[in-house]
Amino acid sequence: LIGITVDKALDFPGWYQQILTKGEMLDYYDVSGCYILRPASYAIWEQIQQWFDAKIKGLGVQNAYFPMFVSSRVLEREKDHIEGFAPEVAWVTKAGSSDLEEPIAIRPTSETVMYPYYSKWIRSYRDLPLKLNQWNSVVRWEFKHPQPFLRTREFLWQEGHTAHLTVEDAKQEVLDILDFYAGVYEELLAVPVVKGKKTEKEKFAGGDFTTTCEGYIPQTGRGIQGATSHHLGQNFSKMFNVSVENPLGSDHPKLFVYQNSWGLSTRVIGVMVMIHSDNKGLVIPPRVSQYQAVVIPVGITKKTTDAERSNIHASAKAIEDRLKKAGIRAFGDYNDNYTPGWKFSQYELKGIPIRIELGPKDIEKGQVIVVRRNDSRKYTVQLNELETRIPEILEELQRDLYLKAKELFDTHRVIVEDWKDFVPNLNRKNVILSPWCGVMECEEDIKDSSAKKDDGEELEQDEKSPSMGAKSLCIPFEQPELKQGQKCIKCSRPAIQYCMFGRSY
Ligand SMILES: O=C1CCCN[C@@H]1CCCn1cnc2ccccc2c1=O
Repeated sequence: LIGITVDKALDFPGWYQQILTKGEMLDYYDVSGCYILRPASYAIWEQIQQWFDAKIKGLGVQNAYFPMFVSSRVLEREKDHIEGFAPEVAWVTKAGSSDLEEPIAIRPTSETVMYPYYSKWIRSYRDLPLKLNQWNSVVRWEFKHPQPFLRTREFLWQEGHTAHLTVEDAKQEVLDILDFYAGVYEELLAVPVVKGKKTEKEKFAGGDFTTTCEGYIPQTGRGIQGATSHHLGQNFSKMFNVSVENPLGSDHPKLFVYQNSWGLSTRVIGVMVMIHSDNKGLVIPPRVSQYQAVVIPVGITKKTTDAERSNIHASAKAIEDRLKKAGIRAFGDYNDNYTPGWKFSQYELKGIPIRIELGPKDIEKGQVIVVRRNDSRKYTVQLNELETRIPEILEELQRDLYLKAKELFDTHRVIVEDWKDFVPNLNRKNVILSPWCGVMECEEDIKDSSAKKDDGEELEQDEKSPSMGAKSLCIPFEQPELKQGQKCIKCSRPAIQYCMFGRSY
């Protein structure tokens, strides 16, 4: 395994592919748009699952499992919510050599699978709230260029689907879940996000409103949607007749429940890699890393006697065992066929958060040398402080990764109130907060008008692409002060709010 041969700043897609494969997170598969998640990335997904699962169980959500197959009759129950997505639906049409009576879809999401059963199971208001979640995979046969973790034809996610008696109860949960999503990003993955509401154009059409966590990729200056929590209102409950007898009595009309649905996928791993990793390979935040520390004996040379060598190995092994006992996910590499230098670059490639070096001098002094993966900062740790200092160093690393990413996001999120400054800021890798009228046609105009050069000239033919226009990313919950009589950034209508715009994934 040699190092990364592509520079992150020069060929971002090539770099991204290389660090994932050489870092042993993922491998390519012969079905286009599908990838193999190897242990290093699956372990990150497991950490996310454990954390998020505990949070939603705290809200009374229960996990369940529904079939992955959806009959066309059922899938097309909801015409308008499906229409935009129909091209992405994958269908099973044969079993063996014989055709199926009627084609069966593979779930792209589970609303139409689950809600007929919500209708069957929810009879009285005492059956509410019903809160189910699935940890599963879904298939969306996208034709846009696939990218590992970010856009794949099958992906792992969780999809939560809840039914509530009151709209207040439902809307509160939408925000509670969004906070958990922000927690996955900021506390586990050390990735800062902006929380907000999607515009009417960008929201889930089947729902009432969509809330979202928006991330930022410094290398490309693009926003990226991280996780969404939708309030569905009564749209689906009216369609699937998910209703309860009115608590006020049977002479009152039946009540259609208020629903939410919310999802976070393995895309979050791609966001984390793109933000933290560098030209030496992966950089994995300690809280989610499969291994947090690697112990490497050093100072073993041809002159080292067998007795000294086995003493160094024994001391290193003892340190590894102490760390494991202290709850640190540690391992040691005692393979003398490789030099320490080779091992250092190997574990930098894999993004192991810290390496712990132990040589003859260190044994004499009762210390180890600790080196951080993100910035190679060195620490000398006394052996008798190991169980205290190593967790501290890991937490400090976690925090420094977050602070660096936050600094980059904050310094590349600019307020723009004059259209002439809009495109130049996009081209300086900024996402933009602008006063906006809220009108969909204006949003489309902003997208078309921003796929331009700084001076408003058309882009070169090879630069043109749909993703060069700025989309609305979200209407941030945290709003700058709107000035009296403030005009929309693009049209002459009055601005009603600030909206975050940017090129995106
Ligand atoms: O986001 C979420 C969170 C989890 C539960 N589902 C909602 C909404 C999914 C929207 N969606 C997204 N792609 C699709 C693709 C094909 C068919 C239907 C759909 C579809 O309904």
